[in-house]
Amino acid sequence: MAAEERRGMGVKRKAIERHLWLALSRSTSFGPFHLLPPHRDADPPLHSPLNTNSSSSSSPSAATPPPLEGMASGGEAEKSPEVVLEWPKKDKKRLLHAVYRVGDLDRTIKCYTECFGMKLLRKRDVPDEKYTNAFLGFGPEDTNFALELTYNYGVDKYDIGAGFGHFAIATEDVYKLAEKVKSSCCCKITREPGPVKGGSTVIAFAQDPDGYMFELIQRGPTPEPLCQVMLRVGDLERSIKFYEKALGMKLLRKKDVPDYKYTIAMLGYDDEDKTTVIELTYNYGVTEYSKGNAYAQVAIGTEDVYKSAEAVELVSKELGGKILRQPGPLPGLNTKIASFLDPDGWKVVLVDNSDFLKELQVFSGTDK
Ligand SMILES: C[C@@H](O)C(=O)SC[C@H](NC(=O)CC[C@H](N)C(=O)O)C(=O)NCC(=O)O
Ligand SMILES: [Zn+2]
Repeated sequence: MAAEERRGMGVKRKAIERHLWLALSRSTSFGPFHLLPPHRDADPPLHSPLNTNSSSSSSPSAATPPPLEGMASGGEAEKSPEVVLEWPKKDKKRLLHAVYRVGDLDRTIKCYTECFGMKLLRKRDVPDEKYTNAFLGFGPEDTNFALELTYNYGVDKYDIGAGFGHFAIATEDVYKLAEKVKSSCCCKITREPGPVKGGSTVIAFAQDPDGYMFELIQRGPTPEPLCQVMLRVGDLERSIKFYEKALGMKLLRKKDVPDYKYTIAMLGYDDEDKTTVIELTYNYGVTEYSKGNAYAQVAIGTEDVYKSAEAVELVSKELGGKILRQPGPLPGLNTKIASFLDPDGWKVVLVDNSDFLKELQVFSGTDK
């Protein structure tokens, strides 16, 4: 292909990408788009009354989405709860990424790449909406979990709140990684390497420039070093039941540590040493936590957002939580998503697996 033609193709692709990013960030009729920080979630400054980490339900203003597949829409037989709850057990879900806000994107990118060895996977500026995204992780997004950072122009700090716990990085030598962090990067070691209190696993803690905590965990080789998202919850049994029934997660491990008055549960879609898990922490007697406006949500891939949203809706009636954004295609991109709050108010965005992979093709190789 002649150079002229190649240039033309490049220009065309850039124009398509720009259109898609703008379409996504402009649509105000739906909740957060999982790849783009919901510009409504890419919040104005902390003090702004517009700071809407709202849980108000929002449905697409575009054509009314089809009734949830199998849901009664006048005259159709209601699906039995058994049928609805069969779906999460059959679905092929995957933890895709966690979305959160930072005060200086390049500082965090430098930190995560130099300290932890992450790769910058994608970066994209959306000047019309005054924010920039960057995706980092240890492998490509079609197989590995990613951290989706959001920088809102002019906002240099956020409130992380008390509910967000940590991300975790598995490493074969915590001592060595901690030394590297101390000597060569802008994170700081807040807990020296050593056996975890009440256990034997060697851990350390590092804190990034925005205050996010990274647990460094000693483990053997793993295909997914970015191994945990830890969130604090007010009722561990309720949460375990919710994540099992509504999202088909497996309870991989549960550990009570009475000497330190806490219990943790690891939930996910594969073994702990192979994939990213959600670590839920219950501190005895603590039923609620502030959530701040820094951490936004986790995105989970699914084979069918309609069926998955049905299951979430049903389980939420029993255990709490609520649908924020009914399932349906995003205007302009046709990626099917849904979003909801879990019983503790932690936000989750469900994303159609095949749509997500198509998007990665469109956005792959964007500016880094
Ligand atoms: C299993 C591993 O991934 C952990 O995260 S356990 C680490 C341990 N967790 C807690 O103490 C949870 C309760 C705590 N009050 C909280 O809310 O975070 C931990 O942080 N240990 C500290 C240590 O120095 O060992
Ligand atoms: Zn942990």
